[in-house]
Amino acid sequence: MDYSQFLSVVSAAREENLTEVIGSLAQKNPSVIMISGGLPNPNYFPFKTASFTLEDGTTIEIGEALMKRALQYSSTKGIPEFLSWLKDLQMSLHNPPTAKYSPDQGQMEICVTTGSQDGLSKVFDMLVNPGDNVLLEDPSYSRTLSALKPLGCNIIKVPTDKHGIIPEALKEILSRWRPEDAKKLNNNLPKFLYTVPNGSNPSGTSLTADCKKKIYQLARCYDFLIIEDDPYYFLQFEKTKAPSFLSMDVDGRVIRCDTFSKIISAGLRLGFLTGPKPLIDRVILHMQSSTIASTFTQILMSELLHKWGQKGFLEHVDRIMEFYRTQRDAMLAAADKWLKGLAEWNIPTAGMFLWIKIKGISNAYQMIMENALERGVALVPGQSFSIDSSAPTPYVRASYSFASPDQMDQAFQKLAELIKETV
Ligand SMILES: Cc1ncc(COP(=O)(O)O)c(CNc2cc3ccccc3n(O)c2=O)c1O
Repeated sequence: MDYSQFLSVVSAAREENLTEVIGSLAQKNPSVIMISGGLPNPNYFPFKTASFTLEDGTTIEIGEALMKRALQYSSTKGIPEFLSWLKDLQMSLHNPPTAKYSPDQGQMEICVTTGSQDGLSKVFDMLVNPGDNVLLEDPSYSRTLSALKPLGCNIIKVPTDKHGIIPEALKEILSRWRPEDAKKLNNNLPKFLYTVPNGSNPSGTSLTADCKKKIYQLARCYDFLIIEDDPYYFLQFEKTKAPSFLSMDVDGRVIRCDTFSKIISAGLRLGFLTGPKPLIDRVILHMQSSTIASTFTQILMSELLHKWGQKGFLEHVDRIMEFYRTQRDAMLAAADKWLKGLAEWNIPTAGMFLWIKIKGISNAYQMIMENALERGVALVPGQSFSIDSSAPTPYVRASYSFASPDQMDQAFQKLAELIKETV
């Protein structure tokens, strides 16, 4: 693939930072005398050791030598032991065809990000010029909309149903262009499709394998990238997981965003991008002059993951998934008890969210932003997830990740009272 056609003007202008080049060369030969980088002297770090107690009572120890590494600058793409663990995980879970490719063919590359939000914003910065056409599932994750809208691109809404993006609707949208246009320079074909394939935020939908295959074929035909933002991959409640776009990426056109926020910690701010090396390398260039993931949190996470091994990690995420399944079922029970006849919803098969359509009203904004909050219930109005945030919508997003079953029951009882008063 010709990746240069996808780069924004800003990304194409980015250059390798020399101190980074020298640092990585020196890392390969520890006997090198370092008088190049402005590294703080580790003998004067005030933190000497740390011990972390895990849920099973065992501990993770960070001794003096490891602490000196943890508090120091490190390679922008990520610390080596963490990257190799992540690569093994991606190979086991997705077995990307690109793992066997050469770098310029789109070889699978990984970089660590400060949460997947950081990764997403850098991917958008890498790809978007003002006026570019981009395809977004509708409704879409609110913070992606917040990141994309200021970049001045033309966001094209892709309709969804209870399974997510409707491939036939996407095909209809793309019929405005001819596939052969993709070969022309400066064509205005859409640059990418952004989707949350599992437990989508806000709608809770999950794409079937068949839909993903149809979407991927359309991406091949019209030559656009796929940004697979998948924070709820491990929160799929069905036993058989749908194959990821990364797993079917024979062209090297998928950029996958993973995060530890929903399965280990949101506060550690750790995610990672997996994608074609020519594109991931552009994100790394951006990171060299902006946010580099914390060495300390990478070391802490890497120590945990190496202690668990892949088997222990997957056992952990399965426990988390089972917890959110029971949370989902508690919220569905509360909805059945209080909202029947007043609202409509689909049963999420993954993730943390219930997407509720309130019946009898065209706009739920004031009900949610004023009346519900006054009664002590916090939900998110559907406008937050609309590409056109001024358009009225009867939808609201509820999250079952945090409240107890009893609190969910109370919340929906209050919401039911409010709907009856309003409608
Ligand atoms: C689809 C999709 N992609 C990326 C991310 C970002 O994950 P991270 O940067 O790796 O932590 C998310 C996190 N979603 C949310 C975050 C959040 C943070 C504070 C307050 C509220 C929040 N609500 O409501 C959210 O949905 C997500 O749902």
